[in-house]
Amino acid sequence: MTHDGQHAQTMSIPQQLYRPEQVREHEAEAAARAGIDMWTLMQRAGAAAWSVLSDKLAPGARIAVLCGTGNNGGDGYIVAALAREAGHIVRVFALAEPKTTDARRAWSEWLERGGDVEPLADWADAEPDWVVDALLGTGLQQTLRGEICDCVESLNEAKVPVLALDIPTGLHADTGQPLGDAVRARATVTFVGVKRGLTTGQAAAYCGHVHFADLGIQREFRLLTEPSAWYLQPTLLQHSLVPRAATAHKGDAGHVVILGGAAGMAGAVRLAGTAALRAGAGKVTILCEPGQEVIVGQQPELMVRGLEAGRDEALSYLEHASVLIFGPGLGQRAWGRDWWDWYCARLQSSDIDPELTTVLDADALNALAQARPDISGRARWILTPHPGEAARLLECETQDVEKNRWLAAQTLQEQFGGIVVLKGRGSLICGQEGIAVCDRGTPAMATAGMGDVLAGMIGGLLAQRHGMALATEAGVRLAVLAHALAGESAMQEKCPEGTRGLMASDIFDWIPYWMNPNDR
Ligand SMILES: NC(=O)C1=CN([C@@H]2O[C@H](COP(=O)(O)OP(=O)(O)OC[C@H]3O[C@@H](n4cnc5c(N)ncnc54)[C@H](O)[C@@H]3O)[C@@H](O)[C@H]2O)[C@H](O)CC1
Ligand SMILES: [K+]
Repeated sequence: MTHDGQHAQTMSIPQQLYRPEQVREHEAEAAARAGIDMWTLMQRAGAAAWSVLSDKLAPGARIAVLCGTGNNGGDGYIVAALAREAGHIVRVFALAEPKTTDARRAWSEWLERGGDVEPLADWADAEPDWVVDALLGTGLQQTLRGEICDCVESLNEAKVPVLALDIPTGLHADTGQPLGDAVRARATVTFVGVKRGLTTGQAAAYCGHVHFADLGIQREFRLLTEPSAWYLQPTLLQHSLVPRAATAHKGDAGHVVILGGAAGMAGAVRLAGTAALRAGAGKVTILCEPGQEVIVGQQPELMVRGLEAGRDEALSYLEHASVLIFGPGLGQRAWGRDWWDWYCARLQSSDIDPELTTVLDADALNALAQARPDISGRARWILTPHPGEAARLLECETQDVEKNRWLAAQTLQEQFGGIVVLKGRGSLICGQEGIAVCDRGTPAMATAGMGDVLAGMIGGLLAQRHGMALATEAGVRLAVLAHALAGESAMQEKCPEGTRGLMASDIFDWIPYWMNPNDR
């Protein structure tokens, strides 16, 4: 078996993400343009997977390769052959004989070299140190059933480390949702183009570490099809967040006004306000319910004014605002609802500048879901729903949102305009520039106030965007990424492998760290 070393290398996930159909549709043409046939491509896929697996194995390790009947199974036979050549104890377990030409070739080469193929159900007999999941790749068509489903279940129960080829079997490669059940892999090596389902939804629970192998046809592939989403990498912060000019003054860094903080929820505006300052905003003013000023004012850098709902005095603050954040701790009582009605009316009459960049968060989103006003200024909106809020906006159930987060984000953007940040693991940012995904962050960030901090960071960064020559959408992407990384860093500091006990305010100290990527 030829070992095409040069093209067996894996690399970090590139910015370009694709729908699985795009890869299926264009990989043959890309390979042809690169002057190689599909058999060579399959050999490269097997070799790339082997290079990932071989790094994980002790000498003489036992490996079970589980093969389906399609080309994913073909990749598996190639990995099996390479592993055996390297001196490991390899057993192959297959659903049935392969059906495609290339997979049959890989299968017969494995048999010719004295390899055996055993029934899939017997895989555990191998007592493997590692399992290679070559059951289904992009050919997955429906919910797992029957023998494959049983196998996936037993594999997950056994808790043996798995390397998934292309996609963990059962995971929908576009939505990142398991179809019935899916393999919980320790690592996944994906081929030709990174399928966007590996970055959002439930992907983090199934894929493990994702490796990418372009199989040497990346250039040709990229010329054939446009990416369906953009993967946000930390290096983006370095490229975009250039240091402030030595002559900078406070006025260059913008003024964030935050409207929210009803009785009992003043902490939300304080968190958002502090986050905006930590993100570099020049000034932050909080407009909260009268009586809550003391709580907010304990953060002395915040300016604070208690205002009864609907007071036009708020307009004088908005006139000088670079960004409005509307919603944190707004509540659903009369005070918050009346402010919402006031906001809609003043926007309609243009007393509020329709060009004012406005982050709508928390209860402002719930008010929007209920009222559905027809407002023209919405192009400047940045909506930051979590899946529950997104469901209310879309008038569906939370699980419908999670079923296809790409579609949910896109539909919200089409219905409400502006930029939508759909929060949750694999946060999506959807605007005129397409959809970007941030798969950083930690489950420890699923805690009270973390959304307020994000809203504050978005507002704080956008307040400075002119000085930084940043487009709004780019600014939102950066804020989402910096927020996730700050959460990771804060948890890392407390307990490196920990997933619980983080508080939203713990990440404040890490916001400047990630907002100044070029100054350390
Ligand atoms: N030479 C190449 O084409 C390369 C392919 N690569 C790998 O191939 C897969 C895609 O292969 P394909 O044959 O199209 O599909 P699968 O192997 O994923 O599966 C098809 C097979 O499975 C059956 N099937 C579908 N859904 C189910 C289900 N729910 N339960 C049971 N069986 C199901 C279907 O009927 C077919 O028989 C790709 O992911 C790569 O891993 C490499 O990229 C290299 C070049
Ligand atoms: K697979």
